[in-house]
Amino acid sequence: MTARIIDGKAFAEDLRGRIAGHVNRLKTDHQLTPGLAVVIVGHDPASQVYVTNKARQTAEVGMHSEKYELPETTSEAELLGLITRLNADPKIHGILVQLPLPAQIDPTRVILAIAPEKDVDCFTPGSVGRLAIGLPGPVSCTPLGCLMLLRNEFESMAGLDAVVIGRSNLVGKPMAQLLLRENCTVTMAHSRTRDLAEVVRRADIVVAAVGRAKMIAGEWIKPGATVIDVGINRIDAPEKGPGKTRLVGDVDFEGAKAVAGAITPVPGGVGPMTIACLLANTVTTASLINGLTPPRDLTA
Ligand SMILES: NC(=O)C1=CN([C@@H]2O[C@H](COP(=O)(O)OP(=O)(O)OC[C@H]3O[C@@H](n4cnc5c(N)ncnc54)[C@H](OP(=O)(O)O)[C@@H]3O)[C@@H](O)[C@H]2O)C=CC1
Ligand SMILES: Nc1nc(=O)c2c([nH]1)NC[C@@H]1CN(c3ccc(C(=O)N[C@@H](CCC(=O)O)C(=O)O)cc3)C=[N+]21
Ligand SMILES: [Mg+2]
Repeated sequence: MTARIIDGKAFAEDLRGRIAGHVNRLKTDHQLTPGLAVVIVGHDPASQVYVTNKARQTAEVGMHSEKYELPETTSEAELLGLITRLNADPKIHGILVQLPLPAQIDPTRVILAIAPEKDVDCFTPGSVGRLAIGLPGPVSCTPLGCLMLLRNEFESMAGLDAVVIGRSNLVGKPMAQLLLRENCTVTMAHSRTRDLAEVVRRADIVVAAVGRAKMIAGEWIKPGATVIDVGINRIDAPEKGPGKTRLVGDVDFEGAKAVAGAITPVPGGVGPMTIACLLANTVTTASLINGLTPPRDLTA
């Protein structure tokens, strides 16, 4: 068997088309241009990839966007100052602070400083709570993107065994919430999981969000399973020339492709969906801030 490749890039393009339509309507009917501020401190490689791809696509859907690239040595007070300014800025409806942050900055303090109504990453306690109890609002971008791809694969996910590898607040935890809402039987695996191979072997749906290149072996995958690879890892690619690198996921793609039913590639899978969902969340928050009902086709 060879897995069908899930084309996240094409799906995201389609989603961006719909987002552009909503942005246009907000502009013409309500004189409202959704605005997104992206803040990156230092130079985490996965964050760099994110920022580069985001800027272009934000402009493409007709949104206002601002990018703040701060040096690795930025203090917590400086970052909190910027967030306070963005919280008060009426042009900005979404604030994204890229994680990880340098060691001198406490990410919890930073997250709590973000105005909840501008929390497009779904990081603040109120947003996390709403997601957990099923109230409307922004949903974590990457899990939302994965969910959209999965819904496109399955008539229903009810009763399926889903394994999420990784338990970060950014990806793993909200992903598990969304799969639970789809009535999957959800297992969360992490660095202390005893026999990861065994856990993965029983899964009909595998979502890998670890941050370790190719760590999920093809032999672990149950034949016919659907594999969603969130990992973004930059590795050396001497075959492309001296000093060259390339992106790979957390799953051994070639190995898994031989057994899985469907699989997302890296690049071209979850990454583009994350960006499209970030834009969708900004439409959602811009709408809510202005007392408008957010478009239903952009959320979970
Ligand atoms: N494609 C996209 O759009 C996005 C991609 N990413 C990428 O996804 C990956 C994960 O991101 P993020 O969730 O922020 O990462 P974190 O580093 O915050 O979390 C990693 C998780 O993986 C677990 N883990 C680490 N080692 C192992 C192991 N050997 N076996 C099982 N579990 C392990 C950790 O367990 P423990 O909790 O026990 O430490 C932790 O829960 C990264 O590559 C990141 O770049 C992230 C966001 C969006
Ligand atoms: N607060 C916060 N929220 C995040 O959502 C967040 C973050 N911090 N920190 C960093 C990670 C990483 N991340 C990516 C998103 C898209 C691509 C992406 O566009 N990937 C393309 C890459 C294409 C290429 O350049 O080759 C793809 O996979 O096809 C990558 C990585 C979001 N993250
Ligand atoms: Mg991390």
